[in-house]
Amino acid sequence: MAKKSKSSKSTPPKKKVSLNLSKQNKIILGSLIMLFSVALFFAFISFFFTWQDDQSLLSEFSNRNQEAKNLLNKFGAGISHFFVYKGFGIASLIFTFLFFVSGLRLFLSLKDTGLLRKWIWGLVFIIWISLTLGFFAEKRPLLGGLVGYEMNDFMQDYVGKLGVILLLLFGLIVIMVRLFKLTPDHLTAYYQKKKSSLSKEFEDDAAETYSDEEIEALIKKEEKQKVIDTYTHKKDIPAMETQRETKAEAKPETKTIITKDFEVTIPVEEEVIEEELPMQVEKIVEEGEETDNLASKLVEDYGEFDPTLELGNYKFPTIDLLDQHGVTGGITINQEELEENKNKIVETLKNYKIGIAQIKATIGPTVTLYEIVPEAGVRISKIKNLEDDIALSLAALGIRIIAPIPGKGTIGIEVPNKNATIVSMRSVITSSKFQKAEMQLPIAFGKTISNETFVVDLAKMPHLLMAGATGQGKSVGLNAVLTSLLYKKHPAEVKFVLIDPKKVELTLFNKIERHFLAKLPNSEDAIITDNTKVIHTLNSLCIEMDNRYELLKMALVRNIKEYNVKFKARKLNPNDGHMFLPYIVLVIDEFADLIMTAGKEVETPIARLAQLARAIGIHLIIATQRPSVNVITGIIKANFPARIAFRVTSKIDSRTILDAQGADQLIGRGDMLYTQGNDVTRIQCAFVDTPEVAKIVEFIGSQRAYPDAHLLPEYEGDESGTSLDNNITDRDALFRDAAEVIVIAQQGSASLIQRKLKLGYNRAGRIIDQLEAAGIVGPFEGSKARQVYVSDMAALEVIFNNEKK
Ligand SMILES: Nc1ncnc2c1ncn2[C@@H]1O[C@H](COP(=O)(O)OP(=O)(O)OP(=O)(O)O)[C@@H](O)[C@H]1O
Repeated sequence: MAKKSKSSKSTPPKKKVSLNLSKQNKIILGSLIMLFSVALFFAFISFFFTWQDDQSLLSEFSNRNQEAKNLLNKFGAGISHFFVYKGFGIASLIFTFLFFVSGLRLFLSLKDTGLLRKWIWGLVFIIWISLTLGFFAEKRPLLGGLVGYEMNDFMQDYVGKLGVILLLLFGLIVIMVRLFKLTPDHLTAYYQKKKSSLSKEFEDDAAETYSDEEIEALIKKEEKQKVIDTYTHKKDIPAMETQRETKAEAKPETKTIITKDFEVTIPVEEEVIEEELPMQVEKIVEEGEETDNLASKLVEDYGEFDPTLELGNYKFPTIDLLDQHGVTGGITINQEELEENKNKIVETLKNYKIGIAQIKATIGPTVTLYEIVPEAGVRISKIKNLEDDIALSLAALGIRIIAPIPGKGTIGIEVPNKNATIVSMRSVITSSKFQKAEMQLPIAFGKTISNETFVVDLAKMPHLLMAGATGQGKSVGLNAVLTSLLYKKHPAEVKFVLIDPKKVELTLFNKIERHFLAKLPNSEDAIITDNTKVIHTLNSLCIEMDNRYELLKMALVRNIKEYNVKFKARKLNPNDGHMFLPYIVLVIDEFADLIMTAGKEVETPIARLAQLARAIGIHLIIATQRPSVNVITGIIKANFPARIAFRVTSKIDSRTILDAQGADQLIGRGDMLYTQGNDVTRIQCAFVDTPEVAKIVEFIGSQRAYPDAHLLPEYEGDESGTSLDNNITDRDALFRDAAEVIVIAQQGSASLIQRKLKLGYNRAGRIIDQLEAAGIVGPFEGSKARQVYVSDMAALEVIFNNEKK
């Protein structure tokens, strides 16, 4: 038995045919089918007595004056005539059973009752009975029905009477073996059991000839037999099965006794019961897998949780809101220009004694890539060293030399086209690559040099750094990102936190505040423009991140995707604080501005978010005009592997943002380089104009919205603006000594501590901050020394003693 359960576990669960009915509908349909089966039953029974009287009425079904004798009147007569007379005869009664069982299954929402098997065997049985009765009771057509009669007739024409008898016998064997599991093994086992119980009776009679141990063993055996008997009588199946299992393990030789067929045949010996030792068997309490059962039941009753249901009628923005920007037929190839550029490249390289074996051009929207295979023997390092000279000789702005193209072994020279083609947002949104993208946060940036739509998943980046000199296409790039997400995501799935210190770039998105934006509670505008609010929002996002991690921990999942899948499957209880988690995309325009004014206060939470937020669905997009090292600090850079560079003004800037040069060679107007690790891809950013964005947000904004923007957790900021923390455990080891030095000298200066305690400036500065937090010295007062609030050592002692408590 144990074996059986094991094997059933290993097979994958069968796919159920589900009608997807709600519980109420199942009850209604189930009861209808059950009642129908009852009606059929009575109609069939009464048909056997009234069929002759009612037969003439069958042709006058619509005549209301005629009345049938069947219990269910004309309906009963008609349907019985169909099933019994024209169908399978008396065997049709099995249909009533099958209908009833089907109805009951629906009514009770039972699963895995083997209904299909019942129907198949039911039909086999019906046909067999109908055939048998048709053969043996030829004179009584009602018993076998027309089907039985006709099929017999047909079969006899081919195999004769004996043949039909043999076929019926074969049918009987099939039914016995497959349906009732009656095999010769079972018959032999049954025979042996009978024999052993008979011989046992004989042995009982001759008990005096046994030794003491044998008698004891026999008594034990009898007791066990009694237990089985008792259980068989009580019909306590689960307990019996457990007992059977232990018995089987302890005494394998008695295994045959406990096979299924013998459960009911074990004889009850009255005289043994008198000596029976009463044994109480604890009822086995089955432990239910509550969450799973409950979840599947919930899903069965209500379907999977649908986060979009609250705005069920939300319409995604339509394609016609986007403009073609004059481009309809893709890129036009200018043969002359191609030829001219090719000649120039060949000439230039020849000047440096570099022969070309092969040259190939790939025309992109803004630049054409000439791929060169140098002649054998030319060292690539030579070409690499000549990069600047070649660019100069070609005398065109925006030339980039890639030597070699990673993974190809060729050298690439990108030359700008004379007439750049605008890549419209419309063309990338309608591309099948974007439309079919199965990504969590798909973004269509534009087109690559080979004119392929470039689509990436923001969730995989997981954060993006964008830089570029003013007027090179950063704002358009940000709009392309936001537009991509608006075209792909429902308001329930993604929320934006928009930070716009310039106050003009992102204001348009105010219109979709209640659909797509997230904000701090009690704040008026969802788009954040002032620095204090930025700091509060970033810290609030850190709290949101911690909260989300807590939820993930409770749900035993590793990331937001798994969490939401589990939540949709109703395996997480909203009463425990679980909820569907939308992705949060934080967009910061003009990051340089922010870091210059707020420094560490924004850098710390941003670094924290960037390091930890990927798993919980918070993604950062930071744009800056000034990609200098004091803006894009090491810590920020380390956490933003995905970077975009629009045209920058210097090679240093290019290195700061990409760790490679090239961004200074771009031609502007959305020409950009994208890197996510090693490879650098040149892309023409899709162009989406402000009026288009206005139309999209208008389209979304005019639809029914949530009552408010998505609210972020409250952040109780430190109003003084400093982050002084009077945490005793975090204090410097020399804190006390420093306090004494300061109190004795009555002079609050870091340099005094430095001198007296022989410390470095940084450590002394930290101690001074800690003394301020402890209320021993006053705040920083520029060139003057800080005020000392503690007058003497006794007062200082009191402070320390109080702190200890
Ligand atoms: N992908 C593009 N395709 C075609 N033209 C573009 C593209 N991106 C930008 N431009 C052109 O460049 C102009 C400036 O772009 P954008 O406003 O995005 O620059 P920016 O980098 O945000 O500048 P700033 O930093 O001053 O805000 C646009 O008005 C547009 O004419």
